[in-house]
Amino acid sequence: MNETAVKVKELVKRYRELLAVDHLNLEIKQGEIFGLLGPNGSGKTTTINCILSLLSYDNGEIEIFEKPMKADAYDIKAKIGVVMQNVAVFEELTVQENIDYFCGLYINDKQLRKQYVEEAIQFTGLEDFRKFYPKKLSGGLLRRLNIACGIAHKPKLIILDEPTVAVDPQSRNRILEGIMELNRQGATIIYTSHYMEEVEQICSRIAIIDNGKCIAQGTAEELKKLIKKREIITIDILSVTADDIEALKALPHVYSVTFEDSKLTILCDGGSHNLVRVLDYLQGKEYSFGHIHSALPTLNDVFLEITGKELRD
Ligand SMILES: Nc1ncnc2c1ncn2[C@@H]1O[C@H](COP(=O)(O)OP(=O)(O)OP(=O)(O)O)[C@@H](O)[C@H]1O
Repeated sequence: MNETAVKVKELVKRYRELLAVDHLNLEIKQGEIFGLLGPNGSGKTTTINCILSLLSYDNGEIEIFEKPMKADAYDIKAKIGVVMQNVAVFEELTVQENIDYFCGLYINDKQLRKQYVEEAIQFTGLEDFRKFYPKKLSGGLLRRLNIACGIAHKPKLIILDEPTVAVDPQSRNRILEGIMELNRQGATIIYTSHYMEEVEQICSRIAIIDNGKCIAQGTAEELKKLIKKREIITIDILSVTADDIEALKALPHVYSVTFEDSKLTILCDGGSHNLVRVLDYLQGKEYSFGHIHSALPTLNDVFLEITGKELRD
């Protein structure tokens, strides 16, 4: 079993009367890409700030690399790279100087620092922009600079808080691929996002956060097994009768049938060949239909079934 990179036990954080983090427990193993997935305001950034000891908290314990994390635990902090939601770079320094500054907070050796800065520039694809000042960079390039500043000192644990918000698709893909590469090179990653597709694409395990609580934790596959919905069949069809709906509901594994705006939606709780049985029924009735779609549940379905709300805004 891998060593634990981060352990959060019964974390509670209040902002006056607002309970932002509510008895949160997390255990992140070394080598994981761990996703904190939750809607805006669910408590992800607050949790990250508590993990980093940037914020005091009301209850709980936090360990990083199996040692208690405190505000003055500089030996632990040197092993962490942070990429915060808001880009935090110096306007009066160039791309290269910014990366050098942040790397220099941890790496004293001049030669090694030079090498690390160059590697960070190449890793984030900023070679052509090294002499640029931040205000000349596009949003996506600024994000990449923010990441370069956070990772140049080769931390063992990298925490990224919504690094892809408001970036173009090209930069987004580059950022996601970069995160996976950092993980292949040995870093443990904590990644917060409200984009379920991203989290599902890159994370080995995911904690779903809502109202400061962890409502479910596991691999995407494990999370999807927590809910009843296993297959969603949708069929474009002009009309069906109430009897058809009852007959479809009686098919094995079907637990919900709805018809709205010429779309028949059938939810199944497992089994196989559900689509074939549905189509057999409709063909037997000589209905003609258009587009047919069978989909597996998404993390939004998991969120919806557990909380009764949409994860998407
Ligand atoms: N400094 C603060 N003072 C008071 N309330 C705060 C403060 N920071 C955050 N909050 C509140 O705490 C709750 C959790 O916020 P937090 O920023 O941790 O959520 P989040 O999941 O990271 O959301 P987002 O993706 O929007 O950053 C929200 O209700 C937010 O309004």
